[in-house]
Amino acid sequence: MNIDDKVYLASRNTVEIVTLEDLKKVFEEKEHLRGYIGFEPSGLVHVGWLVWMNKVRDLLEAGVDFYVLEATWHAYINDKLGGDLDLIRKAARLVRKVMEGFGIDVSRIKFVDAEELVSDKDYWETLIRSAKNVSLARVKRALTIMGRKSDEAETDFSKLIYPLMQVSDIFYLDLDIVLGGTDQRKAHMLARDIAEKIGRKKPIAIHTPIITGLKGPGRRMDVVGEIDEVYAAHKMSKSKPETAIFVHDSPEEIKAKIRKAYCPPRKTMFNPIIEINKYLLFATPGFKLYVDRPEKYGGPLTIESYDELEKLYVEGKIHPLDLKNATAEALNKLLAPIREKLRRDPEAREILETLLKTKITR
Ligand SMILES: Nc1ncnc2c1ncn2[C@@H]1O[C@H](COP(=O)(O)OP(=O)(O)OP(=O)(O)O)[C@@H](O)[C@H]1O
Ligand SMILES: N[C@@H](Cc1ccc(O)cc1)C(=O)O
Repeated sequence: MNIDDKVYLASRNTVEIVTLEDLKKVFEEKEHLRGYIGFEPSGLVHVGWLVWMNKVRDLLEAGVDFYVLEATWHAYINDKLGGDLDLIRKAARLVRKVMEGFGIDVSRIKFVDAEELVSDKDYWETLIRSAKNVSLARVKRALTIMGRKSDEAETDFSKLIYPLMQVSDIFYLDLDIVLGGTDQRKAHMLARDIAEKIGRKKPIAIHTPIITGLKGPGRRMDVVGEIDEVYAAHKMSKSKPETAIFVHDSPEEIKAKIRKAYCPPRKTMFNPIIEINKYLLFATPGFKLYVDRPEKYGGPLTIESYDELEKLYVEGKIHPLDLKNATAEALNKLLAPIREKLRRDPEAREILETLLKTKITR
């Protein structure tokens, strides 16, 4: 595959690449790049995660050696699943199954867990050297990467270690490319700055879009701050189940959730239904949205591209209810293979049942 094709795959459907020039350069210089994403295995998987999973697929296709970090200790620090590490490990297995069901060749991914990393003394050397080169204020500001506000570390010091662990994960795995949703930006910028100071590889950051929670931004629209902070505040999130469509939800549940969702007429910003179309459905090559509406409301319609959908919606030519019905139908088709995998795979079924019985804490 030529360099332009690799760069195209790595950068399509992203919000930003820091920096695109660096990305081109490393693809030119190296045959095999090392990339990763980390996640806190803390429960169920929602459709927002499929956005980064699509990018993992792209990066594998572009020949990147890809690591997925199951951030078990990070989930423990972040009070996930009541701090039960056994359950946290189980939750990590579920993500692997979902990736498989989503058609990603998991045999080409190296799965590593945080317990493996922290058992090496070199990891701690990296963490302490990183800590030597950052201020407390900067670490506190980075707590948005774990869905927290700066003051939430006041009564639990471990939370201040987390951002530096994420930076150390990056150096320890010797990565060229770090992937995450836009809410992970502060960790990646921290890693880039510290890398220069301690002579480590400066990672290229790829940020994928964030899908807003089903309730919309609500009063959290008031959040002022940098764009990653705004996204972090109102994203679809598994620790707020009422904001999320889970990949295991039944077609009926999905229909009902979408029907109730925030979807203001003519508005596309922070509109989760529009975003599901933009970042997931139309991100699938060849996708077309079929709107099956009665003649008296304009008759059936096939929308060929996201731009076309946006134009029609902003002009008020598609009613939110018609958009919702069409989106539910299309999303159900996209999720069908994952649902099937979770139903047929005995291990996946067992984990899902356990997690569904567990209170998702944070
Ligand atoms: N709503 C979303 N849309 C797109 N990507 C998302 C969304 N939520 C999380 N991600 C991405 O998924 C990865 C894992 O994020 P994270 O574990 O914080 O998810 P979460 O569902 O918000 O979980 P939690 O509620 O436990 O914080 C990150 O790279 C993050 O940017
Ligand atoms: N901070 C990430 C999880 C993560 C943890 C460690 C990492 O190295 C990378 C990502 C999240 O909230 O989803």
